[in-house]
Amino acid sequence: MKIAVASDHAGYKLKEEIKRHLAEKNYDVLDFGSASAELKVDYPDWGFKAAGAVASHKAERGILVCGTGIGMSIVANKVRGIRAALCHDHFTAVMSRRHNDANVLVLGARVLGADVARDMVDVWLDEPFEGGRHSFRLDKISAYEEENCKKLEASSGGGRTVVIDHPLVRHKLGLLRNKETSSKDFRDLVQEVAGLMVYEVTRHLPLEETEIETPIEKTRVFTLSGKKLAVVPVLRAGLGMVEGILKLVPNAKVGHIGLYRDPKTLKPVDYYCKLPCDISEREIFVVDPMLATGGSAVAAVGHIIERGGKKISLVSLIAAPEGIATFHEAHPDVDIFVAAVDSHLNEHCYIVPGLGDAGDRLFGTK
Ligand SMILES: O=P(O)(O)OC[C@H]1O[C@H](OP(=O)(O)OP(=O)(O)O)[C@H](O)[C@@H]1O
Ligand SMILES: O=c1cc[nH]c(=O)[nH]1
Repeated sequence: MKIAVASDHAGYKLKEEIKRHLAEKNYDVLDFGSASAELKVDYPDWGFKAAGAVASHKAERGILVCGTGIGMSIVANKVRGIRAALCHDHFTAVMSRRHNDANVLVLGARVLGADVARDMVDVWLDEPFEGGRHSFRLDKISAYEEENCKKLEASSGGGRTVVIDHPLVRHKLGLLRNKETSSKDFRDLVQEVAGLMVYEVTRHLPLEETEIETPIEKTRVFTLSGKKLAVVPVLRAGLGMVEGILKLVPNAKVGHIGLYRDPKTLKPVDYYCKLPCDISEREIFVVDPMLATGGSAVAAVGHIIERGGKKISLVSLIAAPEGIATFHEAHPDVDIFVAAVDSHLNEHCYIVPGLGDAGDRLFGTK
């Protein structure tokens, strides 16, 4: 049987003791850390890894240790499919298997002596689940968990407005708003803010685990799982954001959509559209610094959907509440990422306080 173990600094010594004990009994142990009693660490960082290994069936059981066991049990029970039992003695360890089919045992290193802990581990690994009426109860827990996970998945299916208000973003946005900022500095700042926003916009990208060798030893590392991306600037001003984004996701393909806002009607006028031919297979970031009435962004995303685009997000620097509402109404499944939501639009439909005309400021055309 494969057993995943993890601890924080407070549980480190007891975890090592348990590892020795398990090795003597020929169990296969996967140690997710931590690696020292001296270096203070955060228990969730280690607990989630070991609990995740059990949930994904890389290990059949898990044993987690922290000072009281409370933190680790809270962590483990957040992981879908985990039934973690914080046990104090022989009796609770036995019952956690018989009645609860616990797949993770949690121990408090400051609560238990090593002898008691070893005995608890032994009985917990040997004791079978009784089944019967206890199965029905566990089924109710699983049903609740599945239903809530589905609701969560459905509610994160798009249509959010995410404001990225990191202090660095806010600082640079302040410089961008200043009318004294030169075109050159404006261009640099737009790239920098766009780059900082990528961190949040790509937070959900899937990773895969591979084995590599450091100069010291073999270890497992994460790499992006090869998801195809496309960045689509809305010309002209969206161009200003592209290089900042490509610095972080250099393999993304770039499409272009040409639109300008007619100064009289304020409606978007199309003049160009060229997208990667496999756009339907790519995750697409439409970039345009300003979301004012929303007309341009609604049209741009509409063109991409017409050409087969499916997973789309809009990335803007500044949005007006009017533009956000219009956009969500037209494209209810598409997320908007912005650095700031401003007060309102003025009589010319410019964002207040905004930063003026982004295209003109980027390219010095006024
Ligand atoms: O939400 P909306 O009311 O449609 O306004 C936003 C649009 O206005 C700006 O472009 P503009 O039309 O000035 O063209 P440009 O980028 O070529 O300067 C901006 O870059 C958006 O594309
Ligand atoms: O405030 C605004 C509105 C539309 N386009 C801009 O560049 N700025």
